[in-house]
Parts: sequence; structure tokens; C-alpha cells
Amino acid sequence: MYSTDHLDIPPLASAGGTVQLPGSKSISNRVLLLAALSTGHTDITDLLDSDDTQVMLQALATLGCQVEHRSNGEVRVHGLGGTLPVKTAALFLGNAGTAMRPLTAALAVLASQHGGQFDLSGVARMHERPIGDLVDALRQLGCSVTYTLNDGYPPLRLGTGEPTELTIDAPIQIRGDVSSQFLTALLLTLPLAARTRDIHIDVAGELISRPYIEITLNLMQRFGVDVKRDEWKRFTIPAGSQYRSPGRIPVEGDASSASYFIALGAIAPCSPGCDGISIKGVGLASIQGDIRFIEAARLMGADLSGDASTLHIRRGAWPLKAIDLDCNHIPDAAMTLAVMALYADGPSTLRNIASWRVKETDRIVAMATECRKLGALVEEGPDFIRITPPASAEAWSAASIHTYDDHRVAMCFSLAAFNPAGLPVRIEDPKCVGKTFPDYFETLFEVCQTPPANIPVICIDGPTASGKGTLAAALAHRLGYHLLDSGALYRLVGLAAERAGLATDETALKAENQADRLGELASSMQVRFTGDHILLNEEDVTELLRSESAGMAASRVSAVPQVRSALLGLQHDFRQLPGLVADGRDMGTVVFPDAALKVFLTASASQRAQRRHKQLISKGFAANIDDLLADLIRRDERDSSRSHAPLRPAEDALQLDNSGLSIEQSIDQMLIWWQDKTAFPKV
Ligand SMILES: Nc1ncnc2c1ncn2[C@@H]1O[C@H](COP(=O)(O)OP(=O)(O)OP(=O)(O)O)[C@@H](O)[C@H]1O
Ligand SMILES: Nc1ccn([C@H]2C[C@H](O)[C@@H](COP(=O)(O)O)O2)c(=O)n1
Repeated sequence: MYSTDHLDIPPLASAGGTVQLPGSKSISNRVLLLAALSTGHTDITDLLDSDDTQVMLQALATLGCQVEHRSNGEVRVHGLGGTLPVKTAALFLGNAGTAMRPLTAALAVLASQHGGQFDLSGVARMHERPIGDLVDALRQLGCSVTYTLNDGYPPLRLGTGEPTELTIDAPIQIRGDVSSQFLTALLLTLPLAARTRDIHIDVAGELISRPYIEITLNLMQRFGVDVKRDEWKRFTIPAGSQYRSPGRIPVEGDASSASYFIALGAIAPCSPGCDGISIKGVGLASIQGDIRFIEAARLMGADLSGDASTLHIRRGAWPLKAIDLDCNHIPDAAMTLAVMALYADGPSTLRNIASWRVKETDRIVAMATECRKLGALVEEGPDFIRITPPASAEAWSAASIHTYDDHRVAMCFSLAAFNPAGLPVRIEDPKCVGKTFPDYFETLFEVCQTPPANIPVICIDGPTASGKGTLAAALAHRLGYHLLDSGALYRLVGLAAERAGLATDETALKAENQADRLGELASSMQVRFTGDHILLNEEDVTELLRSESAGMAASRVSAVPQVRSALLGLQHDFRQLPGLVADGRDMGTVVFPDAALKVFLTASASQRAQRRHKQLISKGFAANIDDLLADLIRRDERDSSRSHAPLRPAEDALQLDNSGLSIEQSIDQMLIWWQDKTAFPKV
């Protein structure tokens, strides 16, 4: 997951490949609760691992429900069978509506039956999301529910600590036109109270988001409770209902998350050698309502096929066709249509989406504001949005997309990176995707391509111990970019030569064929970078490479042109989405001459010797400061005077002498320079 302040997505050109979707959030949290309420244990496969499911798992654990994470990746929930082992608890439920609503209902009823008291709260936005209709229904049942901050909104106190009689004679009334989660919460809970008589739930108003109710009913059935439905008005939970574990239950891939990759297939030209986007984990037989997004995508022109559990999408009509659509049945996935509308042949209208206003943020306002930043004309109404795409390529702008702590805003606007103007898109606070799809951007980058020239590179060259590596690693971390420590490659060649018995001293390097042998060695060595570790022929040599003797050997072999050309392709391979920070001696002059930002980092020799001394001592290596100073002067001299790719600043490099700067000050300076190079407005 990208935990950076923002993520800059370069302009993207094409897409192709296979995406494995994470589990559905709606199914995951329902299954977790149902498993906890059941008798017996339930093994859940492909459970979504995200912020919202973590919140539910944590809540269940606090309530005394035993949850095991098994070695085969399954999660085993030991059902409580309607008992309540923990009678008082305070539960923090973040911004997870799929936890807040059902747990409110379940704990209100259990607290009445067993005498408990529970405090439920969430983040600030959760305290702005209405829950009054559900509370009114629970009060009809005789449950004690108190608003502890503002009437109609969480936080809530459930129960008094004493058992109270539930009133289930009359049908329970619940509003259906604000959020279908209120009905879901009651449906999931009321089998706990229907031991001796039927319980009826009557829906007041037009029930929205019906497909989510279908998921609820489908899953309840798998846990042994068959709800009778009369139209979408009355639901009856039969007397004697009791949840029983189905044993093992798989979680489908998330159909709402599929919408981004369906849209991707519809928008992006196929990458060479690819045949569109394949999606695994969800297909035409999905029980999730958002699977009907495929109908909308087809209307807009997507060429879409599939089977029960997979989907395949290619670009069909282009530009996409504008639509006018009632989106009540696909409220979450419909946000993706708003971004597809930016690529349409006219204005698109998405109707009946009033529920957007009470989601993670007011999504109508959010989508309108951010589409406008990209250059679209947007009209918004109480329950609709109309988007007219930018009039021409020139009308697009490089936008910094504010994401409102809303995962779906972040995910759907990533697709704006296919804009015809070839502009990058900045996604602020990309970690908000952790709610449902923590690895969304990594997955996107795996199936998207763009010419290397579109992928930004920041080069930091300079003499030894000037702080290049430290600064490069920090920048890569801040920007979510890849990191190339090119010195490590030369150090690897030095080490591999030593292992192969190839001498690298000056006399040996003059011997006939020695340069060719080193070049061959450099092209054939098996190197793997995993996190902070470097493997040579599968041996972890990370620590070995950092010694001063390895640095000296690297400096010697790096003067060999055959070695340099053998390593060139390897270095170019590091230029991957979303960007690269590369440090070395010739990054800006030879390897990435088109880099957007080149910095030549220096510090006085005595400063550098002191830094290196401190660095070596802290790692437990013996070091003498005078020897280090002499060595680094010698190394700089050799690196600067060699005939191939010598150490020198690129003509367009900015110079940074950090002798008097702290690491943090150097990073700040680099970030200022980088921001100046980007297309995004300063904040
Ligand atoms: N601006 C700075 N102020 C103080 N110390 C620094 C600064 N920059 C880096 N250092 C410290 O100097 C030491 C050397 O830095 P680093 O290893 O990043 O240098 P380098 O240029 O990558 O060296 P080499 O080329 O030999 O790999 C590290 O211990 C680092 O923490
Ligand atoms: N781009 C590069 C990177 C490194 N080298 C050589 C010269 C250095 O002395 C040696 C070790 O580099 P370090 O790990 O200290 O950055 O490798 C080079 O020639 N070109």
C-alpha cells in the first residue's frame, strides 16, 4: 500500500493482463458477523484484509469471539451461538459502515437479551453518517439505544447492563430510502430473537440499493436462515430461526473493486501482446449487486465477456458512449462511471444517487469538484450528477485529486491518467484505499504500461559518502517511487569477481581479456533485490557489499567499459511505474539523460570522512578517520578521471552542497525542486 502524502501517476498509455481481486468488503463483514452469531466454527476463504474488515475482526475479538488466522490463509471464526461472553465493551469502528450498522443492531438485541452495555464510536465522518432510522427500529423492539453526542448519529450506547424484554409482536418498521444497511442490520440480527415466533420487518419508503439486501438474504440462507420476502416491502424471519455454520464459506472478489478494472479495459488501448484485461475472483454469477456495473460499462462501449468467476474486457466503442442512467442499483460502482464519462462523446447523467451524499464523504460534491479540476463541466443536483467531458485534449488539466478519505474517489480517479493530453494525475492520501483494496495502485501499475519517457526519474549523483543513498532512499519513500542504488551493482561485480577468482587490481585489469571476462561476469551474475536485501546467486550479500573494500573494488571494476555497458540494461529496468529515484555517479549524465530532476550532491571531504566514520562505527566495523579520508579522496579521483562515464555533474544538474545541512533539510530542498518540476499546482 502507498502510505505517501500523495501519489503521482504518470500519463498511462495502455493496459493488459490479469488482475486477481481482493475479497468483497460487503460479503466479508457480513460473513464475519454471521459466523460469530452461529453455532459451530466457520472457515472463511479469501476474506478481504483491509481497514474495514480489521475493524470488524477487532470488534469481534473484543466481544469474546475467537478468531484464528490459519496457515492456509483461511480465517476460522468460532461462533458464539447467540451467547454474549463479554457484557461491556467500547468498540471503535473507524469509518466502516458495514461494521457500525450491523453491530449496532446485533449488540442492541444481545444486550437486551443478556444484560450488556456497549459503546460504539468511529472517526469524525462516521459521527456525521445518519443512523437514526436504525435506532428508531431498535427502539420499537424495546432495545435501549442512547445517542452520546448528537441525536441521529453515532456514537451510541447500547443496552443498560440489565436484560430487558424484546417486543416482537408487531412488525418492525424501517426506512429503506436512506441506506439499505439499516435493513441489512435488522435482517442479520433478528434471527437471534425469532426463537418462538415469526418476526416481520416492514420497509417504509422505496427501498434503495436492493442488490445489497439480496447479498444479505443469500448469506443468511447459507448460515441456515431462510427469510421470506414479500416484494421489497415485508421480510419475515421464521420462528425457530437459528444460525448454523456452513463449515467453510468462500468470499467472492469485490464487484465494486472490479469496476475500476472493467473501466480500465474499456478506456485503455491494449498493450502490445495483450488482449485486454482479465479479472479473476468475480464473474457473471456473482451475488453482488455491483456486478451489474458491467451492463453500464457495456452501454458505454466496453467489449465485455466472462464466465461464472472471471471477466474479460477490451476497449470497444471509442470514444465511450455518453449515458443517461438510473444508478440506484449500483451506487458504489457508479462513481467509476463518472470517471468513464470523462472519455465519452457527450454529457453523461447518473441519476438516483442520493445515497452518495451519506457515504464516506458527500460523493456527489466530491466527484463534481474533482471532475471539474480535470477540465470537465459538471452539474450536480440533489440526487444526480451530469458530466460533460473536457472539450478537447487541451482542455484537460493536471489535477491534484483530493480524496476525502474515500477509497473509491482515490481508485476511480486513477483512471484519469489515460487522458488524451498525456498529463499525470496526483492522488492525495492514496492510503485511503486501505478501506477495501490496500494494494489497488500496485495492482493497477502491474497491468498498465507507458513509454519509459513518461516515467519520471530523479537522479542523485555525487562523490562517495555525500549522502546520495540516504537521500535517494528517503525521497523514494516519500514519493512511493522505486529506488536504484547503482553503486550496489558495481559492488556486486567486484564481489562476484572476487568469488570467481578474477583479480581487479590495476595490473590484472591491464591483462588481455580481463575486461571482457569482467563484462561477461557482470552480464551473467544472478542478482535479486528484495526489499532492503540484495542477493547474489541467492546468497544475501547486503552487509558484505557495504564494506569499504567492496566500495574500492567497485570503483576499480566500474572503470571497465564492458562492465558499464553490461549493467546499463539492468539499470534501465528499474524505471517502472510510478517513478524512480536513482543514485550513483553517472545517473544524470549517461543512464537517465532525460531525467526530470538531476541533482549533484556534494559535501566537503572532511565532512564525508566523518560521516562515513560514524556510519561504519555504528555498524560495528573498525575504522580510522584519516585512512577513510585518504581512501575517499583516492576513490573520487579514480571515479572522476576514468574515461567512461566519469563522475561529474550533468549540465542540467542542480548542485546541492549539504555540508551544513541535516538529512531532513536536504530532503526538503529536493522535494521543493521536485514539486517545481511537476505539472501540479502548489498547495
Ligand atoms: N546531510 C547529511 N548530514 C549528515 N549526515 C548525513 C547527511 N547525508 C548523509 N549523511 C550520513 O552520511 C553517511 C553516508 O551517507 P550515504 O551512505 O547515503 O552516502 P553515499 O553518497 O550514498 O555513499 P556511497 O557513494 O559510498 O554509497 C550516512 O551515515 C548518512 O546518514
Ligand atoms: N553509477 C555508478 C555508481 C557507482 N559507481 C562506482 C564508483 C563507486 O566508487 C563504486 C561504489 O559506489 P557506491 O556504492 O559507493 O555509490 O561504484 C559508478 O561508477 N557508477
